[in-house]
Amino acid sequence: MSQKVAVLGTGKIGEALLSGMIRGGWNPSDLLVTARRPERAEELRTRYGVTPVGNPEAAKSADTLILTVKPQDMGALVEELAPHVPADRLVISGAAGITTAFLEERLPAGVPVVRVMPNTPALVDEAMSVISAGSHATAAHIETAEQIFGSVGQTLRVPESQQDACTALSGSGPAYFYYLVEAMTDAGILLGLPRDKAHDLIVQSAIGAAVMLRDSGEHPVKLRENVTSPAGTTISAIRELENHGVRAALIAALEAARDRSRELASGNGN
Ligand SMILES: NC(=O)C1=CN([C@@H]2O[C@H](COP(=O)(O)OP(=O)(O)OC[C@H]3O[C@@H](n4cnc5c(N)ncnc54)[C@H](O)[C@@H]3O)[C@@H](O)[C@H]2O)C=CC1
Ligand SMILES: O=C(O)[C@@H]1CCC=N1
Repeated sequence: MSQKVAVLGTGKIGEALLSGMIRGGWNPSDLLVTARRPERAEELRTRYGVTPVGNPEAAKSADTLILTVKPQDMGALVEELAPHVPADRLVISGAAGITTAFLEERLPAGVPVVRVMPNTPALVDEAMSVISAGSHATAAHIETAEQIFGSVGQTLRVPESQQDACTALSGSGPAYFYYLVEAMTDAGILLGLPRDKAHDLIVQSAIGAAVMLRDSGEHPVKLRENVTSPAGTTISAIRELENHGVRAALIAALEAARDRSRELASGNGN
């Protein structure tokens, strides 16, 4: 019998995962979704051929439950689910900050929980998903999570103590690159280029740099040095980046994201 998977709270990240699972060969008839608004549920049914259900029904009939609500909504969702979750259900949380202990305390005793931090490039099968086992999760449960999230990109197992740091790096990571592209496009405007051309130049440079980072086997420092000609243009830009403390700003930014993930662990967002 095929395994049924339910995505509960199918918003941006839930839909990115769902669409990737279908591209990766999952049968839509094995996929259940839950949403707060009926119009959203219908939209998902029309778009993907998946079956919208209520949260309790998802808990009863799917083998694996993937919770993709906001951390602040996790307490209410788990309270609604708990009476309906049999002990052999695998529960996967994709929420920032929420610990496996938070879920284990609220679910029936012994329910296996796996914590995953994906990212939005799941939409183009280039996600980075970081996976940690809760105290009742076995190797088979981790493999199930890897199979699901592996259909939308790369996966990496880490100890749960590293999840908040990984959330800061890869969970939020795409946003930092979009922010850089936005800022560099503004620089292109300042330098007199039309916005669309500036955008295209920066995006293709980002793609080229990303592929070289992934495929060249070279350290990023070496790749940067290769661009930085003596007395040339690049070093003039690098000096300004250093003068403006961009490296320190990035370190502080990711530390703030890590700290916010820790704060979200309470599930109330305060
Ligand atoms: N957006 C991102 O890049 C990433 C988000 N995440 C995590 O994914 C989770 C969701 O984030 P987004 O998709 O950005 O938010 P979102 O707001 O787009 O999606 C959450 C969805 O859950 C629904 N929802 C809330 N309570 C519900 C309930 N009781 N029953 C059914 N549906 C319910 C909401 O209506 C909404 O559609 C968060 O916990 C976040 O930390 C993780 C990695 C990346
Ligand atoms: O901003 C957030 O809280 C979520 C978690 C990682 C990416 N987006």
